[in-house]
Amino acid sequence: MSVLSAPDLKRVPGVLGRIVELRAGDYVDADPALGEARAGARRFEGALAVPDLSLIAEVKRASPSEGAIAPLDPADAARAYAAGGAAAISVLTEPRYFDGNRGALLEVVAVTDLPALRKDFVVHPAMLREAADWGASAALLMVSVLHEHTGEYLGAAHHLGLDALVEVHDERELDIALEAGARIIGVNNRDLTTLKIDLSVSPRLIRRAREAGFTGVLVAESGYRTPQDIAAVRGLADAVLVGSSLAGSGDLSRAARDLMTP
Ligand SMILES: O=C(O)c1ccccc1NCC(=O)[C@H](O)[C@H](O)COP(=O)(O)O
Repeated sequence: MSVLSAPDLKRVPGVLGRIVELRAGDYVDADPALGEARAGARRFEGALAVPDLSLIAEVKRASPSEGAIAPLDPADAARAYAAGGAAAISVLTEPRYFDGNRGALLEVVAVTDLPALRKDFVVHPAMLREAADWGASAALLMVSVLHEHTGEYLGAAHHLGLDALVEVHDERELDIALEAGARIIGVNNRDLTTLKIDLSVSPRLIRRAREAGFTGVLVAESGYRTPQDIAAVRGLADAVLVGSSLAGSGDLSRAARDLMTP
């Protein structure tokens, strides 16, 4: 594959803009080469493409919205989420705002067979190479960060054998994800420039994606705290991605099970 273009991070406003600027600094000297193509097992996609609504449970110790959430041990959290019925585990690896790191992802991959998503702010191809090297099944790609380069980064993820959760928050971003050929689209209810949550965003954009003929996997993300919240996307989404409410619950296994029980 040819060298990927760098996204223009000056276009990213608010909190998200600050996060990605710092993340780009972390990788300024990193090698952009992806290396040889790797076989894709499509384990993350396969775990979500099932008739029931699946749970992607997130190992999230802190966030810009909430500050410190809980001092989770990643391995214990992953085991608890698996026992609670999660189909996949999302692991934050961003260090400054989310208290994540490489070790968290490695621990999760070591203790569970569930596919793991590297949840970070991908701004450099080396971050995808790392995700594959560390055993992730998938990586997050944010249209709000990558804009028109989303398709290139999606191709890079697939080249490395990774699935990609292509995240959108509005109609314009959804159109970019569809045009890029995303197989898994996540609709984030959280506006990452203001941190405001609006649970009507996922149902609206998921309906729009289906109306546009999208046949892949659709994930509703962020702000889910109760089974009533989840009810709004049953029959629409293939999966929900939940972090803060589970991570801060004190009993991750039970919280996961209770949240997903209609
Ligand atoms: O969670 C935040 O405050 C946040 C701020 C800025 C950029 C990203 C952020 N979160 C990333 C996520 O997408 C969530 O971790 C994920 O969807 C789970 O959300 P929640 O269940 O509300 O913790």
